[in-house]
Amino acid sequence: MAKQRVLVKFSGEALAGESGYGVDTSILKFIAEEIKQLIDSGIEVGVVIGGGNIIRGVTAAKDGIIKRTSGDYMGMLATVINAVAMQEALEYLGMRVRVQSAIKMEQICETFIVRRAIRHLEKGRIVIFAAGTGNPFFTTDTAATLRAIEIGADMIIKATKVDGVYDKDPNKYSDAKKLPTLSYDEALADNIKVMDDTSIALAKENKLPIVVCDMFKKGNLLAIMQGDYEKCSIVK
Ligand SMILES: Nc1ncnc2c1ncn2[C@@H]1O[C@H](COP(=O)(O)OP(=O)(O)OP(=O)(O)O)[C@@H](O)[C@H]1O
Ligand SMILES: O=c1ccn([C@@H]2O[C@H](COP(=O)(O)O)[C@@H](O)[C@H]2O)c(=O)[nH]1
Repeated sequence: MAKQRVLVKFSGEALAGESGYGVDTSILKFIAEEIKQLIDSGIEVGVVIGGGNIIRGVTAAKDGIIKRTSGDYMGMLATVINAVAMQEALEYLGMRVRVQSAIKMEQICETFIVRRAIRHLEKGRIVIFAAGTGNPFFTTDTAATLRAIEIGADMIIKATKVDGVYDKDPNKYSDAKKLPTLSYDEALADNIKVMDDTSIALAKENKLPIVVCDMFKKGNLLAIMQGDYEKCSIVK
């Protein structure tokens, strides 16, 4: 039987923990333990981490001093910082890891080569895809969807600060209702901003299921891979 392969996208913003900035090692360790459950079950795991705990292009460019493109490259570099930190936490727990960056930085990590990434996955190594797509004006959600499709993942899991997709932003509206299952077209509606439209359109075109779940719920990732979608939302 073919092994399951998944791409998990973790919130960068949530890595900061209570300090609101940088990387909280206890959060890194928690995530590494969740990934270990997948690896120990024989699942092949690709990872993308956002950069929101450090900088986003839109924020960097908000007063016009820093150009948006430069801000976006700063954001992509932030994801490399997070990837290197996560690599350490995974190795600390005994897993084998490779970081592949969409922007060449050969002293720090490998450059993204899809065939090489697949080979790492087949050997049981976790591959962390860093530096987004390598292009400004995109997000790590789009990068994660792109990489998921390229490596032939069975699904993409967006592990974030909310436990699913709601009919409106649950962080803004206390009466928001959770939607356990929705179509790609429903996920593209204006009120649903849990993932950007580019990533959803890409997933739709390639029939890649998207699962949105709470990254801090212990055992969530493995449960999802075992077919339990109780505590999340699925877009398909
Ligand atoms: N309809 C919705 N359902 C669920 N969450 C929504 C919805 N609309 C907006 N959101 C917001 O989407 C957020 C998750 O997406 P976002 O890309 O901001 O997070 P992230 O994964 O932390 O990103 P990054 O990796 O860039 O830090 C939630 O925290 C929530 O406030
Ligand atoms: O393909 C990409 C991916 C990301 N960026 C920039 O990086 C930051 C951080 O990513 P988040 O998805 O917001 O966590 C993003 O805001 C962009 O500025 C990019 O330019 N291209």
